[in-house]
Amino acid sequence: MQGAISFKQLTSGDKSLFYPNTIRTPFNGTKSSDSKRRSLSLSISAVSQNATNPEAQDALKRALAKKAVGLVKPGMVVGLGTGSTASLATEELGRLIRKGKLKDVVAVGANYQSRVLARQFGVKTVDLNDVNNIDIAFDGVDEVDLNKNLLKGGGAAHTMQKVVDSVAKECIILADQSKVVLQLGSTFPVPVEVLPSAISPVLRRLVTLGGVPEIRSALRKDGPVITDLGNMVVDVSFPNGIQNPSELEKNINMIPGVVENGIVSGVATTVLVAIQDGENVIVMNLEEFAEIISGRTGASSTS
Ligand SMILES: O=C(CO)[C@H](O)[C@H](O)COP(=O)(O)O
Repeated sequence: MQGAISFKQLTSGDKSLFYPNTIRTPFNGTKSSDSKRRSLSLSISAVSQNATNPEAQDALKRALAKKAVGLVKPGMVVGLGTGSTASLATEELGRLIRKGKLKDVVAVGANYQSRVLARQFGVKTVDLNDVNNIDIAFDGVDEVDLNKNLLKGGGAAHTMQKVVDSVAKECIILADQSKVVLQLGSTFPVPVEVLPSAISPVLRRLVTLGGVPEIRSALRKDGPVITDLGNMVVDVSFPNGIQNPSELEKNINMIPGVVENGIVSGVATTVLVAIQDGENVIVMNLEEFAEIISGRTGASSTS
């Protein structure tokens, strides 16, 4: 089959990674772009070996942060997500503001930690309820599929992240290559924020949706994780896979007592994917990444 790829599932610790393993046929296109793409495809295969290396992953996240913050213009209201990748974007935003390159920029932090970080890096924060709109939002992701469906909530912050991301005119999702999956739920369960007083009936209803729910436990506290909003988090795995993310997102949110779940469909306007090409880090749009791994023509990097 022309352009066929094979995907190999790696397991590292508790996290399985899908990555394009081999591209069996050459890309179409001009000779020079052909060889460029072929060498890139080889390195995509190679970077998978580095995907679990924290230093390599950090370099990918920094490149994403830089690329994303390059889209901010003076006077904008910026939404800030949570997690290590979004934090690097906040750091980069602060750097440009302090250098005087981005005047009159204010930020809406999706949660407590993103507001603390913003202040730490010299980014002025405002309350979501005090702005009419958000121009651009940056957020990380635990998984993203090739249709820009997201899985979030690894940091139990997905409820307000979803609010901020969906208010923003441009929602830019920052994904290092390890985050791209063929099907949501491949490497992470679906986090569901639940009112503590409704936990038992919600657990029963999640089972009827085909899920295997587990209350998330705190690491350095006895008992469950309690979110910024005072709720519990249930991590739900779906052994039969998630065929229709947007339908599952709606069905979970229909359960009384559920505050919000970590599937986010139809919100991301742009997904930036970072890969390592030998010594270089390359950032490209998800569409370009998808073209490369499907062996179609027209893929090129954006940096
Ligand atoms: O959804 C989130 C937190 O609830 C994060 O965006 C997600 O967990 C990704 O985090 P990181 O950038 O550290 O990999």
